[in-house]
Amino acid sequence: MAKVYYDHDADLQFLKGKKIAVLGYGSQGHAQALNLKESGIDVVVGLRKDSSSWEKAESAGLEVRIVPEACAAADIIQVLLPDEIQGRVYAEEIEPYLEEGKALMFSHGFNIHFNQIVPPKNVDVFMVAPKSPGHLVRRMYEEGKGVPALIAVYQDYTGKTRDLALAYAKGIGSTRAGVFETTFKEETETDLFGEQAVLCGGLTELIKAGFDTLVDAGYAPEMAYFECLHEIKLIVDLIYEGGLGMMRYSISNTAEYGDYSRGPRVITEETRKEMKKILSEIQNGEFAREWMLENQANRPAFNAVKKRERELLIEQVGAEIRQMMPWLKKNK
Ligand SMILES: NC(=O)C1=CN([C@@H]2O[C@H](COP(=O)(O)OP(=O)(O)OC[C@H]3O[C@@H](n4cnc5c(N)ncnc54)[C@H](OP(=O)(O)O)[C@@H]3O)[C@@H](O)[C@H]2O)C=CC1
Ligand SMILES: CC(=O)[C@](C)(O)C(=O)O
Repeated sequence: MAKVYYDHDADLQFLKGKKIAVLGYGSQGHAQALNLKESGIDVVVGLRKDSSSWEKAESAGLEVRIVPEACAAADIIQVLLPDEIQGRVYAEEIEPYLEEGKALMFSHGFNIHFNQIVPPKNVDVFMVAPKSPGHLVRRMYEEGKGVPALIAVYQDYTGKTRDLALAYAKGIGSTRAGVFETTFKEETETDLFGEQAVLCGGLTELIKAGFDTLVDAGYAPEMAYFECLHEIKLIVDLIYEGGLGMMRYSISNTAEYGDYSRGPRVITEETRKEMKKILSEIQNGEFAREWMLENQANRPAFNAVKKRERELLIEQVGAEIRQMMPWLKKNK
């Protein structure tokens, strides 16, 4: 088992006297900037002048400047912009201010691993990647907890890069939960695989297939929603807390037999072959090339993904149920 780093392994002193520019105030940017500020770190948020987030960040008590000014003022530059534009913004607005001894950091390795950003040799380059959506990074910090994160060192010019990474992870609350060390390659390839084949892509298709099967067979959409979407969280929470064993201990014997006897008929050898293909397209750069070209062409495929009729039904039923049962709504 890889070493796990906790609060006692990290020292915020490595960030004292340093200014951190958090570029972007979106899912990760808002969470990391606010958590760092509340950890006593000197933060400046870097945005574009017409950003819809500018006022929100300022009213949260954060210093906000345009990206070039934030980078010029900072010792550490955390790039929390959309992956697909980081390369362009880096060349135009970050690199000119990346002086010797500064640090460049990320929360996903895509742009370094796929050579969209090639930093100068005389700076530190590292990653602190929360394994969680940004809004949970903030919510857990406010609750005195944290979300696990990965750290990776790509370039250690000052000899202190790992100390900086651990201090940053502590500043956003992740060393409360646990921090693993990895590499830019491993984080990038596993994160892309997870979000494509399991978490977002795979899970969404599983939900839609189950929902369609029940609704096409004449069952009420509400029944399909509860069985194929709502209960996923409850089952995953059990697995999250105590592994597959705890989930199987908690469900009925009938459900457990159904799991063993019918589950493998849903995720077939074909599915596993497709997962391997998805991974190889990540490893050989095919996905990265496709995603960057998609953006250069102004996203024709991305924008053409129309919500299928049935997806709209899933969203509509979900909204009605959350309306009827406010306790289902996420805490703000
Ligand atoms: N979402 C998540 O939970 C996770 C994300 N990550 C990584 O974190 C990074 C940020 O992702 P995420 O937080 O989701 O991004 P979001 O899309 O949520 O936020 C992007 C931010 O960048 C700003 N922005 C967009 N274009 C520009 C520009 N040209 N110049 C300056 N600012 C700009 C946006 O503001 P505006 O448009 O108003 O200008 C917004 O504040 C990515 O590398 C991602 O892979 C890692 C782990 C989880
Ligand atoms: C939350 C997370 O890490 C994801 C799904 O990979 C992402 O949003 O990039």
